Amino acid sequence: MAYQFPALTPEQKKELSETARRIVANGKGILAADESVGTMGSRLQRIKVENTEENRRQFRELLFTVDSSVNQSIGGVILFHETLYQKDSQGKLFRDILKEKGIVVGIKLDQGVAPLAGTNKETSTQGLDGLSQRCAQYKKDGADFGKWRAVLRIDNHCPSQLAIQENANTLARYASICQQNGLVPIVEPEVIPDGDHDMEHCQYVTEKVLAAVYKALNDHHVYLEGTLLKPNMVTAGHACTKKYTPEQVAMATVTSLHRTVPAAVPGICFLSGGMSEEDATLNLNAINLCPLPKPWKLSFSYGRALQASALAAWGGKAANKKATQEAFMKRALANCQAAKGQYVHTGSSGTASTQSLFTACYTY
Ligand SMILES: O=P(O)(O)OC[C@@]1(O)O[C@H](CO)[C@@H](O)[C@@H]1O
Repeated sequence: MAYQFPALTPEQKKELSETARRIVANGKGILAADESVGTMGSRLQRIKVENTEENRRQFRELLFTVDSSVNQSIGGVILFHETLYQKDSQGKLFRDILKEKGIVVGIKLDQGVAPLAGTNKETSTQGLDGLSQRCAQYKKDGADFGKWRAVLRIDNHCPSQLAIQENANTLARYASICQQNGLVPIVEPEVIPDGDHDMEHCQYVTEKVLAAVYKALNDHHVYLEGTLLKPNMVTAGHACTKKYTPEQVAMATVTSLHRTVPAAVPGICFLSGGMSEEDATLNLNAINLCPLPKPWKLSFSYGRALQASALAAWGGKAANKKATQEAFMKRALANCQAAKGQYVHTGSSGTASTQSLFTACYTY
């Protein structure tokens, strides 16, 4: 049995669990700034800015050079390969700027999705080939955690047993390789919100998916204390006509997690999945106020829901630096409060923060 062949040394385990706990300490969460070149292109298109390397760099410079007090709300930032090696206008590497603020640097490790033949447009995530070497290099280059996104959808015959098993196993294999290289794996099995299914249907599917993921992580000898989970919240499909309150979303979400995620996992950092900034914050707050046992930190790893207002304020103009950074700080602080169940909605949100950020078939 594997008992005789421990996967990690006590020192490796210590480092992994300390890093994972640091990222989600005291209401901190993650800024997911790991949009691939293509995904960033759609973001920039919305504000009519050309998708050039320089424009991507400029926007990210604004995010990473905000006041150091951001480290009270943001414990980790996920970068895309290109961004890990980019510098600010003074020639300083972004990753050094983040580390000096005490923020843990993460890296997107998956390489997008490929179709699973014979299914109803389901996918498997690519990137296991050469992953160990890439992890070793990224660790040398300053990353301490990784991210891998699996996509599952709700539809006729979806998710299929094949898609659930394939994605759970791939996530577990990725997580094992990360830990061998000193990176905390963020395990992201996203049930995307496309469809008109109700919240109860999403809860049923989310529980099946998470149960399969934790079985696979155990099969692959993954050290749970040195991982973080990045799931979807349990919500109705985007086209569902029935509306649910944040308290209902919170109860369904925490119930699913309670049934499937071991207490050894230090933190659960939700993705925002196309919710508006404000909805993502209100739901997270309700989750933290939900009267069920919550043995893990319940925090955020938002992409769109942390950057939409900042992108709108920036509009590609250097002169908007102050407004951009203020917009980002505001969302970071709001989500940190929500991660402690202390967010109070003031009613003064700008348009960008209440707009839905949903993108159909957001497979990458
Ligand atoms: O749903 P959100 O919070 O906008 O983004 C979640 C996320 O996993 O999906 C994106 C695409 O892979 C990533 O940039 C990001 O980390």
